[in-house]
Amino acid sequence: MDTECMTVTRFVLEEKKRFFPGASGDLTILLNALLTAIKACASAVRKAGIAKLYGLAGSSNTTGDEQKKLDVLANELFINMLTSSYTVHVMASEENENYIEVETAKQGNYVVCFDPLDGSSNIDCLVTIGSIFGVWKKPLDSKEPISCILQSGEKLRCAGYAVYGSACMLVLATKNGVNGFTYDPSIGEFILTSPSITIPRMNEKRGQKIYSINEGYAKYWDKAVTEYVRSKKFPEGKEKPWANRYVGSMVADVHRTLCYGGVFMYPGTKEAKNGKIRLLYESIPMSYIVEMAGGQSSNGHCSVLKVQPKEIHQRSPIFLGYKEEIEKIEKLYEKYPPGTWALED
Ligand SMILES: O=P(O)(O)OC[C@H]1O[C@](O)(COP(=O)(O)O)[C@@H](O)[C@@H]1O
Repeated sequence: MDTECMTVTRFVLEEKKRFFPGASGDLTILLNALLTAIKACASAVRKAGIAKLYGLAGSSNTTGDEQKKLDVLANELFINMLTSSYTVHVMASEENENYIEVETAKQGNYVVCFDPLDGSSNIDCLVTIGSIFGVWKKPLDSKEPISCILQSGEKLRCAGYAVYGSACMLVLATKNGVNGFTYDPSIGEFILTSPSITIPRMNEKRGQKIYSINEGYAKYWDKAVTEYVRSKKFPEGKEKPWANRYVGSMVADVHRTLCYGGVFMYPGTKEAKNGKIRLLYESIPMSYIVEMAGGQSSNGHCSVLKVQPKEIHQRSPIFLGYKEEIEKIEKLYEKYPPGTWALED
């Protein structure tokens, strides 16, 4: 047994002492509330078959997705744990049309946007799924709750995701770095197992050549994405083709990209100009994590962290991974502006 037991709470408390000695400790309390929701989700995912938690809940969310029973359960867990932490002012969830304002008596100074269960289409077939969150501070000058929610990624205080896969891991990013904590259900704690995660460099031994995109939409891609993917499948000269990996759960595809390197892409298409991935509680937190780990994010033109959100559920094209590859994609968008479809009518 590792008696060091660097739990998330201990890690965040030490980080607070080192970097934010004057801080109130509310962020630690908030993260603990998120951890409780994530532990409950991990347990529900593990026993979903036995607990009859597979299948549809019979309702749809704002973006028209049919809600799975686990979507609804995870959403309630996140909202209840965050509300009862007394640290949150307002929150936004993929599963709720509007923002969720905490009752005055329980309000705190933080803002949380989250996707309680990412990769819902993979729940019933036991493929890795996850939860994603971003934490901002309530702007001092903000009057309206919506202005607290619609903040850019550059203002994030921390972001993270939980992977519910062969193991359950929490990956937490702050401006001081990215760390991975594996859940040990026997003691009910997340233990630091991957300190200071950095995305491999492409020319590094552990840097793999992997591109990740749903090629089922190739017919609707623009010229920039078509040319980029073709360059990975049919590289010039002696360069070997890149491997293609796509799980269809963003958390799983991004976690692999963080561990092995490569590029994850969910571009806009002829059918869906801004793609599918939601900016506020999917793209921005994941972009923050990848950039804090030394990778790069882009919407095709700039870092996703620079994009000012306009609506809670707005979608955005997203490209994440090796800096040099993201630069290549942005160059292709200079050559072929968005809307230059590969296959014209
Ligand atoms: O099936 P597609 O179109 O490739 O979409 C897969 C993408 O959709 C998502 O499942 C969207 O997330 P939700 O499951 O939270 O709605 C991502 O996790 C994933 O990257």
